[in-house]
Amino acid sequence: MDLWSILTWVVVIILLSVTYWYMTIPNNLPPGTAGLPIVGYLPFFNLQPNITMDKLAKKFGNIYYVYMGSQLSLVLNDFESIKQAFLTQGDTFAGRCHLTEFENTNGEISGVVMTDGEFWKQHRRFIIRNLRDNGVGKLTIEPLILNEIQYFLNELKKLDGKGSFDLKTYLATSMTNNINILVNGRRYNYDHPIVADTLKSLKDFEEVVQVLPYETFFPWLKPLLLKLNSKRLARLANFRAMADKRMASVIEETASNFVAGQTDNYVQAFLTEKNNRSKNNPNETIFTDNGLIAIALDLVNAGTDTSASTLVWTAMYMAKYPEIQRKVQDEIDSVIGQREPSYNDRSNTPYVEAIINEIHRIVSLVPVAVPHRVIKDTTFYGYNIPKNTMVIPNLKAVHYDPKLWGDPENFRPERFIGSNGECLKPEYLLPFSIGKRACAGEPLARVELYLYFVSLMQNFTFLPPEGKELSFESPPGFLIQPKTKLISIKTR
Ligand code: HEM
Repeated sequence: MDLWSILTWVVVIILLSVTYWYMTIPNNLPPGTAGLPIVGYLPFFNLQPNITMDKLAKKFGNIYYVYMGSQLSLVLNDFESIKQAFLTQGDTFAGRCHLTEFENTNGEISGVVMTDGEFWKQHRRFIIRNLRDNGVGKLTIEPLILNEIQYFLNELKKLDGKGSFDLKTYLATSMTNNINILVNGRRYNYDHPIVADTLKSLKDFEEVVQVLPYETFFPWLKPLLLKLNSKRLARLANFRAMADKRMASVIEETASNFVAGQTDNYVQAFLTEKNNRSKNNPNETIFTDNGLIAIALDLVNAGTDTSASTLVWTAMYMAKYPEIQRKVQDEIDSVIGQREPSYNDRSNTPYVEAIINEIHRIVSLVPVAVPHRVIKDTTFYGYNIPKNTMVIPNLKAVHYDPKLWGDPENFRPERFIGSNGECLKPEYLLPFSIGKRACAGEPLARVELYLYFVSLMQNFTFLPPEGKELSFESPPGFLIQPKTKLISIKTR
């Protein structure tokens, strides 16, 4: 074949694939873009996808489609469309996509965060019931968290006058203990290998996880990249292997002291449920040993960095706005004084609540939540949305919508204070998302944020790191985490 024939064939193949690409776009989608054949719009996405999503919303409106590789995706960029999808059409929009970043070492997706269908439904219900039974959302969890806070405060007190330090490590250590208390009924000393190992693996994950990695949309890439020694994928695989091993040993320890019928912590309750089900059905597939490892890990992974980073941001904003810090300390001094705080105090401390709300809004810690999936063909605002469309809610766009907030760029807790001095709870503040897939740990996170923030403000004043400017930059990732976590404290 001569050169001209080869070139002609190449042009024909390109034209055919472009035609095929555009012909396979379903009819009656909302406005949007298919991007380029095969790769879709993926190459044009910023590593912080919400930035690109905002730009596309300016062109296509608040509901639009975009292709990630050949994966059709629906982006929801305002409160009304997210509410319609996740509340009004909640069941249809409650699926999850297969994200390779969350595969276990066998290439499977398990646990509760990334699964859907009957397995997810039963486990989500079980987790929420178990957290409630163990006192989350009620006051019975409070003494356990307050006890953990004492250990945490004692560590921080040693740092006064010693220059700036990484607050996140201390907070993550303490938060992971709160989850340990719920999952396996015990806290660990801060130098215990389980704690060090958990923090190391979470740090590894934070450094390498991507929201829209190419391997998710081109699964054949993953084995290829692993063969080519991709450091990122190797670290991800290592994170998962270490985490599975650690959790298996924690569960084994808890199970070795387990007496049939116990339900004092999550592992015990799970084993009791599993035994009861196995008696009735020897082929039980929902409550399994591997399921327990994956779900317990999900709780540790979802419940550690989220609450810890929210509190690091809070400390940084307090250091940046000393007059706001002074005002909240005054409120705490006059309402609670030096006694231990209680979650019941919150109705008398509206400014504490307003600051926590404003941190949720301005930080938007999980900017695009976790992608959802449409589980059956549906219509949405008159458009046809096919089964298996990925759905990405841009929660950060809601938190920065000037129509809802007026001056979203400003840190202004007062926006949450009502005319009678009470703390407002607008329905469009969505840090935990909404609907069937909303954060299962929200009640725990709310108690933690309140008790830790009040305890910190009773004991310390936050200051910028010595000799340095506070930086509010954050590296790309699932969570918006501060790039530089250094901060100074002064004991009050
Ligand atoms: C400030 C703290 C937290 C924030 C901002 C947060 C936020 C979120 C968000 C946005 C989602 C995704 C919702 C969606 O897909 O629509 C989520 C899911 C989840 N979170 Fe949290 N979270 C926090 C703390 C926690 C804690 C402490 C736990 C653990 C006990 C937890 C457990 C979970 C679980 C299990 C899911 C998956 C729910 C499902 O897919 O059904 N989170 N969280």
